[in-house]
Amino acid sequence: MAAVSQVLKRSFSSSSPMAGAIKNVTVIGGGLMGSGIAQIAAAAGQKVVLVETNEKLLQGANSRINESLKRVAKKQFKENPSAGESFVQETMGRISGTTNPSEGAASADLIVEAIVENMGIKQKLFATLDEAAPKHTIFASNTSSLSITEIASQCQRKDKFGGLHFFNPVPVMKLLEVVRTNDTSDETYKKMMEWGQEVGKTCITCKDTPGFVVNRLLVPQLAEAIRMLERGDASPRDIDTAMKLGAGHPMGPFELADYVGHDTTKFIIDGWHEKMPENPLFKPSELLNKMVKEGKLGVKSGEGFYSYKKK
Ligand SMILES: CCCCCCCC(=O)CC(=O)SCCNC(=O)CCNC(=O)[C@H](O)C(C)(C)COP(=O)(O)OP(=O)(O)OC[C@H]1O[C@@H](n2cnc3c(N)ncnc32)[C@H](O)[C@@H]1OP(=O)(O)O
Ligand SMILES: NC(=O)C1=CN([C@@H]2O[C@H](COP(=O)(O)OP(=O)(O)OC[C@H]3O[C@@H](n4cnc5c(N)ncnc54)[C@H](O)[C@@H]3O)[C@@H](O)[C@H]2O)C=CC1
Repeated sequence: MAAVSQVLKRSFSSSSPMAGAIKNVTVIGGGLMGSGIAQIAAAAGQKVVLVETNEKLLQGANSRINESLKRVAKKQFKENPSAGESFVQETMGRISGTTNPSEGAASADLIVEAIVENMGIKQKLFATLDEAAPKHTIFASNTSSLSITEIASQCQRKDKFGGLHFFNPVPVMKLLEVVRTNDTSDETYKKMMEWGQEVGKTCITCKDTPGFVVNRLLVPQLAEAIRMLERGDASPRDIDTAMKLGAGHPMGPFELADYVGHDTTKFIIDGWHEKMPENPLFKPSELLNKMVKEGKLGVKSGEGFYSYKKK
């Protein structure tokens, strides 16, 4: 990963006008989602600065991106492996890393945040970035479930703030939800839509409502699948088979829940239940709570509804 100072050597003006395409992207958080977002932006020819909390995590993100790019190259350059290698190297060469968010923000046209799903931590981060980033920089959150308006509340630039909600795995999933708050300007919205298309996604427009479109439908479906299991209606395997073969889903609800992580799903259900206690769709599940308490978080912990432990 190139040093961030190399990237910062590019000339930029802290008062650049809004006009002009997004060329410099900063991604905050290099976990599952952030590394994917950094990857597709770099693959689309943009300069990317990735921000993590320490060097080890930056290296981890770097390896994840490298591995994923190799999978993409294997497919896209089937007939020409050396062109595939160049594609991987050139894409990696457009990504630099830093552990300092303010430094990372200094040359950004767009900042996409993909850190832990916690309102206070996201608000604090954006307040810092608001001080450090050029005036023209657009801020976006990849939150799964939180209000974009609330995340933006500590920032001055509410007109340049929106949601860019990607799907896991980012390099494969074709959708991008572009979220407008009541404060997002037409120009910011337009730039977010254009950028989404540039990084190869099909964009839809969403209002700043809980779960936007996909998660508002997906989370209740998962919660109902868990209630079916709790009632003893059918096994996870049979429910998954049913939804794959009967409804054409690539994964059944239990496979998908294991893939996403039960801590994330519990966090979403609990948060929405707190906001909408009268809505039975978001009633917390005892089974989910128990699994999270026992550390059965899905694929990432080696056990969820299924076992992923290496035999
Ligand atoms: C649950 C409710 C709670 C919601 C919580 C919040 C979460 C959110 O906010 C929003 C979300 O992201 S929701 C989750 C959305 N994702 C899904 O629904 C994934 C569903 N699964 C799939 O599409 C495939 O099983 C999948 C693509 C994953 C894997 O496909 P396969 O089973 O066929 O496995 P592979 O053969 O390994 O992969 C298929 C092709 O994709 C390529 N690929 C996979 N992962 C990749 C990666 N990370 N980077 C680059 N390429 C990748 C793989 O190479 C393969 O390509 P082909 O060889 O050409 O087929
Ligand atoms: N996991 C999923 O399927 C999806 C998650 N999301 C959302 O994306 C966001 C990130 O989720 P994941 O990538 O799954 O989480 P993750 O836990 O894999 O990655 C988060 C990363 O952010 C880093 N981080 C935390 N605080 C930071 C800070 N102040 N500065 C820089 N880095 C920081 C952590 O070290 C970690 O590597 C969350 O808001 C989540 O709701 C959105 C779509 C799908």
